[in-house]
Amino acid sequence: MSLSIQHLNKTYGSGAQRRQVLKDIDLEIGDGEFVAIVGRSGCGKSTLLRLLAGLDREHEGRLLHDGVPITGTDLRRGVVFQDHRLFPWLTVAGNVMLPLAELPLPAAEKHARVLERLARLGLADHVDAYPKAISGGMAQRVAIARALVNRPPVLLLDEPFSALDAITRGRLQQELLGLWRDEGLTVVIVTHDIEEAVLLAQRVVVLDRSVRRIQSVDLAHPRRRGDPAFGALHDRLLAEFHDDLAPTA
Ligand SMILES: Nc1ncnc2c1ncn2[C@@H]1O[C@H](COP(=O)(O)OP(=O)(O)OP(=O)(O)O)[C@@H](O)[C@H]1O
Repeated sequence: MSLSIQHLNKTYGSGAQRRQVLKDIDLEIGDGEFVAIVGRSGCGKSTLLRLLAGLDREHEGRLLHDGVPITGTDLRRGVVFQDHRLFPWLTVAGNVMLPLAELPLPAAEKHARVLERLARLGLADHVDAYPKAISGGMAQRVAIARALVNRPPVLLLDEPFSALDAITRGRLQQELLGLWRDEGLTVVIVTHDIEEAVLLAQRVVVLDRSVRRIQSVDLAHPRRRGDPAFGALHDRLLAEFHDDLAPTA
């Protein structure tokens, strides 16, 4: 297994403010798998992703990457957020170079890796641009290039495309699929968009504090929204959300 989540519980706050956000989560994610996590706002999606990334270390239960406990961030897990989080004072290349800063590699090798990643993401002509001079879609490409510059086996994404227009989002979704396929990545994407989840993932996990449903998506790529099988899966998952609106005991 690439990522293993065992009996995971997560609470925020203490005393009267104590609030359980994740409850008894068990999930195994295989090498090279593409998993989407969906759920209504506030159901704990981002919390789960931050724990997998090692950005938050306070939890009960076990979180393993290749059998080793996750105790902090790691260059073997690239992370992309909804906002690109680029440093405005660094160029595109400078931003993508950052994760390599501490690595004992010759400068020429680092530079070559950065250029290769930027070329892969269609940014070869924007290497020396500053973030304010590029579009939101390009900035998100840079964020993906940065997350993948060290060739991590795992890519974690939290609503990476939700701030983009529909056309740009569609392009980046296809590029993500291409990267997953070509590089054998294990991908975990958090999204509130069921259509995006069905379009991309092999398994869709519906989260509602605990795992409510795990839906396999056995449709070949390229998937088409107009395909009846696509629509049926989409509607089945959507029904879980409607149930979420009902008061829980
Ligand atoms: N640092 C924090 N301290 C206290 N509560 C928090 C913290 N971070 C998140 N929460 C709360 O935990 C719950 C889950 O938050 P989380 O961001 O994981 O949900 P989400 O499913 O990603 O939501 P959204 O889709 O709106 O981003 C929410 O009620 C949120 O207010």
